[in-house]
Amino acid sequence: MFLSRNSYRIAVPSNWWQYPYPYDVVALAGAQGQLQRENLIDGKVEKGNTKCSKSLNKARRVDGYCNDLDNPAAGGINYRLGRNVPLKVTYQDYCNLYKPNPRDISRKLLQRTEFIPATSINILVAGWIQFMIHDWFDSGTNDRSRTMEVSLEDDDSEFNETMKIPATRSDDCTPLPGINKDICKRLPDDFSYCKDVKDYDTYQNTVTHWWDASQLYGVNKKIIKRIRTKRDGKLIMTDENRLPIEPSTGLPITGQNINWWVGLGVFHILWTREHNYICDMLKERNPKWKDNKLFDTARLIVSAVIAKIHTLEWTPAILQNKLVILGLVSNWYGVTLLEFAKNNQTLAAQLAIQFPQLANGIPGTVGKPKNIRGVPYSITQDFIAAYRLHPLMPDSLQIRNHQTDVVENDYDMMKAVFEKSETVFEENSMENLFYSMGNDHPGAMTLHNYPNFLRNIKLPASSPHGSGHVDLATIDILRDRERGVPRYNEFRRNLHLTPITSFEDLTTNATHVEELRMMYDDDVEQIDLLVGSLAESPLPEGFGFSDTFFRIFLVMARRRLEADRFFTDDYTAEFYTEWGLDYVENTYMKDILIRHYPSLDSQLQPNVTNVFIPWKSQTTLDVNFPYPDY
Ligand code: HEM
Repeated sequence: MFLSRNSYRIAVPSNWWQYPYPYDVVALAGAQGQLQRENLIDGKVEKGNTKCSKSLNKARRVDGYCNDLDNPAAGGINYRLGRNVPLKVTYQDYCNLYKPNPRDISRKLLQRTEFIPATSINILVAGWIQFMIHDWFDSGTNDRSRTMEVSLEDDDSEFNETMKIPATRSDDCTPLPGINKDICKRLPDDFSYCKDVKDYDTYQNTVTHWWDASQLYGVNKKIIKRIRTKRDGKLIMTDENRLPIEPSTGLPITGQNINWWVGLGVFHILWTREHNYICDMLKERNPKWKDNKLFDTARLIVSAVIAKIHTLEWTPAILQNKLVILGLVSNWYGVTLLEFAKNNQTLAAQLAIQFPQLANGIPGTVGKPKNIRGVPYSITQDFIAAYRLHPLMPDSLQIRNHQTDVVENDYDMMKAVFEKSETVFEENSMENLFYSMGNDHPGAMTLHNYPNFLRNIKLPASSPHGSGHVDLATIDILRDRERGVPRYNEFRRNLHLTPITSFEDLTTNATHVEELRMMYDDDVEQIDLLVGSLAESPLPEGFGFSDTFFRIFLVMARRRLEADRFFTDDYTAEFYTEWGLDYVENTYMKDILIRHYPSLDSQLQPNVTNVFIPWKSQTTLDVNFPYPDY
């Protein structure tokens, strides 16, 4: 049934979650190891000639350069996205770009007919993850000179005859300094053996790849200049402690304001306030520090505490699985073999003998030596695909008074996005917004639950994605195909997962089986990655998204920490100050909420430990938090 001592590196079982303890532990650790060895795939960019040194680069640069001192461009803006699957399977399959028709998929498989809630989490989960992805990646302004055209059925009254979708901007290699464009565009070395490749394309990330809070601070000097007060390191806020609004767009002035809505906005406001609080604390302790030093140090501290909250709070909320949570703790602090062995000394000794790779447990990343695993750091195209979590969005928002629980306002989401969000901020207190989104559920990641407002949305003229009327579900499907992300079964094979051989292997829902079979012409190989992931059932215990998507999280969550010198080699008091390190260690999301909105104290009653789990549902105190009761 199980791995032999020597097969640990060779045959990792795909479904760790179906194994009894302690085999699940070994299988999960083995899966992570295999992904780390085989699935960090470089987009192959030349190094460039920016000069960096540790003494000159004591802070995060606005363009993300000089984090990796040996490879200055890595992870910086416009650095090419890598992959988690071999390059030979990442070509765009032109002939099948529209097969099956993505709008058909949107209408027949994704359309929400009735809201299906994810009851173990709250709406803050949706706002937070969008806040995170705006830090990690952005494929940039679409190229309106090249369009993809999706044909429409006659009875599709929401759109005209065809739906035109601008292509993703192509990889033009700008402006990686010192790089000859011809070199940059060349095909990767191992491309020659991709026999049946029709084309190959690469894409850039137009924001920094690092976990550096660039969504708050921006990625160029122009933005950073607009958001800073230039006094004591602080960021500009209005007298009401909100963000200033850009009159021409009606959108807030912050590092990144695309696809704005109130759930995203509350985090921008909260963290801008927290940045300013950190500046005050640093100034109190270092009265002689000037504006830049205060700003740079506050940014380091903000980035680190956000990374910690994401690792130890957001992810454990959406993946409420004790073993996975222990793994997340291991990503930050490390976990000993004895902890994996549930404090059973005999079992720990046996595991150490049988699986020597686990003998020292799993070391943490933060404050430990940097490790890029031989591959220059970048976010990957597959990572973007795995974060297409739009079904989390509700179609409406009810705002209740945080003290009386009485409904004060009810918004159709269409009336609470882009520039209209500001009206919601004006009509409701931050306390009421946090309280309402802290208790209400987002949508579940499943078929037939894609928010209708996003399936029929008018993007504003300011949108880099192209103004106009679009169906985001159609776009989600088409983008993965356009960018050469393999379809579901091929994706699984390349992540060492058992491929499915029938629709019944994918889901236990008989109606879904029939719908999928019809849509994909009885061919499981055609199933799109997003559709397969939304259909997957049953899921591992506590999972808020598919086990297939989880594989990308498994490899990339640790990667974002261990490849960054500011979380590893330079996570020291010299860079952060002693106060800064203590602050990161001891601050959780709840502390920050109560600091800025003290009247939430009674709603965040003592039992609430994880702010991303519905507050009222936390009726008993989790005394072990942030460790799982494993
Ligand atoms: C009001 C809420 C939201 C709106 C209006 C919105 C809108 C959009 C639009 C217009 C795009 C670009 C489509 C294109 O490729 O042309 C996009 C991309 C994307 N969205 Fe959302 N979105 C929202 C919420 C979310 C949330 C909650 C998530 C969860 C993680 C999310 C994840 C993504 C991802 C991963 C992409 C791909 C980005 C890229 O290609 O670089 N979005 N969204």
